[in-house]
Formats: sequence, structure tokens, C-alpha cells
Amino acid sequence: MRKSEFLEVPLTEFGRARSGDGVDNKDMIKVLVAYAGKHGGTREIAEVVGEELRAAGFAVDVRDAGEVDSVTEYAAVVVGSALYYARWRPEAVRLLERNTEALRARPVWLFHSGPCGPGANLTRVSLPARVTLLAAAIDAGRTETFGGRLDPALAGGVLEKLMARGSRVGDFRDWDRIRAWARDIGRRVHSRVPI
Ligand SMILES: Cc1cc2nc3c(=O)[nH]c(=O)nc-3n(C[C@H](O)[C@H](O)[C@H](O)COP(=O)(O)O)c2cc1C
Repeated sequence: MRKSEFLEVPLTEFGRARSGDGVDNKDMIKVLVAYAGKHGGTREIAEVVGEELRAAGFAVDVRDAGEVDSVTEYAAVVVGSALYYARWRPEAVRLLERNTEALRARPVWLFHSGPCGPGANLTRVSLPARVTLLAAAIDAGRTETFGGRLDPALAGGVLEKLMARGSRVGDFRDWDRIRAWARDIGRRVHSRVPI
């Protein structure tokens, strides 16, 4: 199925949540938010995206991209990676590579987090070449760039310590923008406007 055909298929055709935690969520549409990073900054973005999607009425799994084998149980998928040396983390790239066909059949949103320092939130970073090809194969929409976080206390190794200095140090994640983006995804899935 092409993504354009998503509009024609009832959401009920996709996986629905099984009940768990004593909550009867069997009628909720499942959404996956997968993330890849090194120091937790991208995971926290994914968690906030997940929070907003839950508030919008979806059953959301927020999972480490490296632990996702299949996406077929989800009606929509969000994949985010930290940027390191202008690249995506390998776990996120592998998720896209291994699930290209299934992702092509679902609405998919991509984001990456990285820019730090003054102007971090005005910066739009292009997808790395490999991910550009995968995004085209998946027919994903435009990738969102979110500011990142550089904390010298978390820096391991010489290069990370060199990066985590000066005006780049700090938390440049714009939570309002991240939440607004997630709410927009929720609206689009509900209203069947994929991307
Ligand atoms: C060694 C190193 C290289 C980085 N390279 C980039 C980069 O190429 N582009 C970018 O926007 N951010 C870059 N960053 C910033 C990280 O993407 C940012 O700190 C991000 O929030 C890290 O996410 P994480 O905590 O999930 O690992 C780099 C950071 C480090 C420490």
C-alpha cells in the first residue's frame, strides 16, 4: 500500500492497542515513537512527543530504535535521531532500512535533534544523504530539526569534550515547539492527512 492510500483505509485496519495496566485501551490507535541518541536528549524529546500523542488519544509506544524489529502493529510512526558529525545514529538508520516497505504504507514523521548554541532553533539541518534516500523511499514528509543539548558532564571522549564547550553548552530543546509539532501529528493522524 502506498501512503496516499492510507486515506482510503480505516484506521481500524491497523493494529490497536491491547489492554494493559488495567486500562482498557483496546480501541486506541497505536503510534510508535522511536528514537536514537547517545546521551538521553533525543529520548526525552521522543518521550514528550509520546506524551502529546497520548493526550491526543493514541496508544503510544516510545522505544529505542535499536529495539524495534517491526512497525506493522502501528498506524503511524515517528522516528527521531540525534545528529553526530552530521549523521544519524545507526540504530535509527537501520530501523528505516529494515522496515522501508512497512513504513511506506504508513504516515511517518522524522525529526533530528542537534543544533546547539545561539540560533540553534533557527537552524534547519538537511538529512544526511543515506537518510534522504530512505526518507524518499518511505515517502516521509519534511524532517523537523530540533535544537539539542550539550552537557559537558555527559561528554565522553576527547571530541565530545571539545564539542561541549563555550556557547554551544546548554539545553536548546524548545519544548513548546516540540509539543506543537507532536500535536500537529496527532491532528493529522486523526483527520487522515498523512504528512
Ligand atoms: C561529538 C559530537 C558531535 C556532534 N555533531 C553534531 C552535528 O553534526 N550536527 C548537529 O546539529 N549537532 C551535533 N552534535 C550535537 C548533538 O546532536 C546534541 O548534543 C544532541 O542533543 C545529542 O543528543 P543525545 O543526547 O540524544 O545523544 C554533536 C555533539 C557531539 C558531542
